[in-house]
Amino acid sequence: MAAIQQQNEAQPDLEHGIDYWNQQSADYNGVLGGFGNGSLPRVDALGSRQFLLYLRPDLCQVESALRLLKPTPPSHRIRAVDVGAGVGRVTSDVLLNLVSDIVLLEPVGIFIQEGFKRCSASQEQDEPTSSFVPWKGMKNKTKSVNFIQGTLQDFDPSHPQERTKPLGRIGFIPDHVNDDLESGFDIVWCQWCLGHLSDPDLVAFFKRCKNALRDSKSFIIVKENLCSNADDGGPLTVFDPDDSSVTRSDSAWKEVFKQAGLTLLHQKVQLGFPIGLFEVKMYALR
Ligand SMILES: C[S@@+](CC[C@H](N)C(=O)[O-])C[C@H]1O[C@@H](n2cnc3c(N)ncnc32)[C@H](O)[C@@H]1O
Repeated sequence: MAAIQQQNEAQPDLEHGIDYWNQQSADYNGVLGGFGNGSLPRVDALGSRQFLLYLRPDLCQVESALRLLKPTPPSHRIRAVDVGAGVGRVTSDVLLNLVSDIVLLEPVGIFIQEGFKRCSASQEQDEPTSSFVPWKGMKNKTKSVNFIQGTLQDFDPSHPQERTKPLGRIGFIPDHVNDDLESGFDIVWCQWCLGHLSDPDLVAFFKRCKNALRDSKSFIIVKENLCSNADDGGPLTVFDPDDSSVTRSDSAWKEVFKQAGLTLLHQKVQLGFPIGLFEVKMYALR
C-alpha cells in the first residue's frame, strides 16, 4: 500500500471544520467559497447531470415516467443520498432532476434549515422564489427530500436515522417511511465535503456507503478538488488550516478507494470552471 505524502502533518478536525462552515452565509456563495453568483453553479450542475446520465441513461426515463404516470408514481423509485449537502444545491440542481427520493445529510444547522425552508416553500408556490432551479416534483409531491442533520463520520447510509437528527420529509410520503429509508441507495453523492475526513475515517465511510448500495446498478459519486500528485506521481494531500480540510491528489483519492475496496467505474474532469481553482474531478465507484 502506497504511503500518502502530506505537505504537513495536520489532519482535519471535525469541530473546526463545522465552526468554519457555521461562519459562512447560508446560500450558494457561502457553500461555494464566493463563487455562487457566477457561472460555476450552473456549469457544475450540468457537468454532474451529464456524468450521471452517462452512467444511468435510464434516469431520464424515470423522470418522464414520473410525469406520465402522475399522480401514481412508478413502483421502482430511484433513491439518492446527498452528503455534506450544504444548502441543498446538488439536491435541487442535479438530483431532483433525475431521481425520485433524496436523503440530504448536512451537519450545519443554518445550511440545512435554509435547504429545508426553500424546499418547503417550493411545495406551495407556482414559481421558485429565487433564481435557483426549481425543486422539480416538490409541488406535485411526486418526489421527496428527507432532511437529516449529521456528520459523515457518524452517518451509516444503511441506517440513515441512527446517530443523526432527522428534521423531516418534504414531498412524496411512502406507505412505510422507515422501511423506505432503510432499503439502500441507488446513488450516494459526495461533493466538496470529503476533505473534512481523515483517510481512516474516509475509508470507513466509503465501506459503509458500499454496504448501503441497493443493487448492481448502484454507485457512489465523488466530486472533489484535486491537488497535484507528488513529483514521483504518488499520492499527496495538502492541508487547509482555514476550514481544517485536506485536498487530495488523484493518486491519493485512488489509494483511498482501493483501501475501501471500491472499484472505479468512470472518471471525468469537470471542465469550464474559472481559471485559478483546483482541478475538480468526478469519480463513479462501486
Ligand atoms: C464546500 S461545502 C459543499 C456543500 C455541497 N456539497 C455543495 O456542493 O454545494 C462543504 C460542506 O461540507 C459540510 N461538512 C463539513 N464537515 C462535515 C462533516 N464532518 N460531515 C458532513 N458534512 C460536513 C459543510 O457543512 C458544508 O456544507
